Amino acid sequence: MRKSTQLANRVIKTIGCANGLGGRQLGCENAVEVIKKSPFMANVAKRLDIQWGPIIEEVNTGRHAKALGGVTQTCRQLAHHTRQVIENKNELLVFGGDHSCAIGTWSGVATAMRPIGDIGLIWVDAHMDAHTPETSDSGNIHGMPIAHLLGFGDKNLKRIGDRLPKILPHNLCLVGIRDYESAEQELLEKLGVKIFYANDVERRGITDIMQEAQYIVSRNTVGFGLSIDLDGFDVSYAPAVGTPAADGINAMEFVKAMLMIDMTKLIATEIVEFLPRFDDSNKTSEQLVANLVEYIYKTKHFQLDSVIEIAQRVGRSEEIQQKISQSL
Ligand SMILES: NC(=[NH2+])NCCC[C@H](N)C(=O)O
Repeated sequence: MRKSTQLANRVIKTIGCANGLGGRQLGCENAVEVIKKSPFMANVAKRLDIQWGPIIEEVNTGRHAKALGGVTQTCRQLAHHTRQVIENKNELLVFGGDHSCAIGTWSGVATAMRPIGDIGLIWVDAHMDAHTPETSDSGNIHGMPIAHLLGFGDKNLKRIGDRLPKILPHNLCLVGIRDYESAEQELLEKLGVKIFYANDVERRGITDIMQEAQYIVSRNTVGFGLSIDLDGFDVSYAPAVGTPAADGINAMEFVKAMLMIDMTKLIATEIVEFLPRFDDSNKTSEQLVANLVEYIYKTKHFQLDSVIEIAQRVGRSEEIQQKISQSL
């Protein structure tokens, strides 16, 4: 068999995290079962090789600040599974859950990649999610994953997998930000994290912003992750979220932008904060989840196959394929 055909056939290992106790409103814990049964996802699965793995059930120790213990245990389990998928050199796709699951997802990915190098992360969101338990007014852990991934906040939550920060500030980019508190902004600015606010997106267009973000998260890393909070998008494309914010990213422009950015170093994707009971009668948000998966992975696979094909023509395919499999 030609190696290009082998590479074209990529399995996407999918993990669900049925968590919602870190959110402002309950309901994100139902997202995974809705996505798993979704006819829109079934359609996508005809064109992409999506294989469902475990669904992690959350540990309940209470809501708001009291959720901390439970979220830590849930994230530990999730990190165990995401780490395994990456160590087995598979594509990884995670469906949350509220955004606190990101601590689990990226702790697992970062520790799996640690022997090779640092990972980058593009965080698409209306919010900065950069509180620590000390600075948060709401106590909701879905407002805290970025701080913990950077090595701040609760000592157990920031030390899942290993004791090191999971993402370094210069390898992180936030995109679409428009609703935040000053303590979060101060922390991120002090650390030098690149923030693309919603008005930057408005001014420059999402393609330009995503291209720069991809460059930033790739230049000092072995690859990057994509964490997509549905509330990053305008509510007309993603009504089913628990913490909506006006004037979000145009989702159609975003999926088109996917075609224009270099996805060959994408290590894993996470889609979170889908709250099914708030979806409209057309299931607009559910459709968006399916569209995101399709555009992201078709683009990535197409780009990888193109690289292989060109390399074969110029007689360097062995070397290039080796590089690609190392980076996966
Ligand atoms: N992942 C989210 N939806 N985060 C919203 C956070 C909202 C607010 N900043 C808080 O900390 O409570």
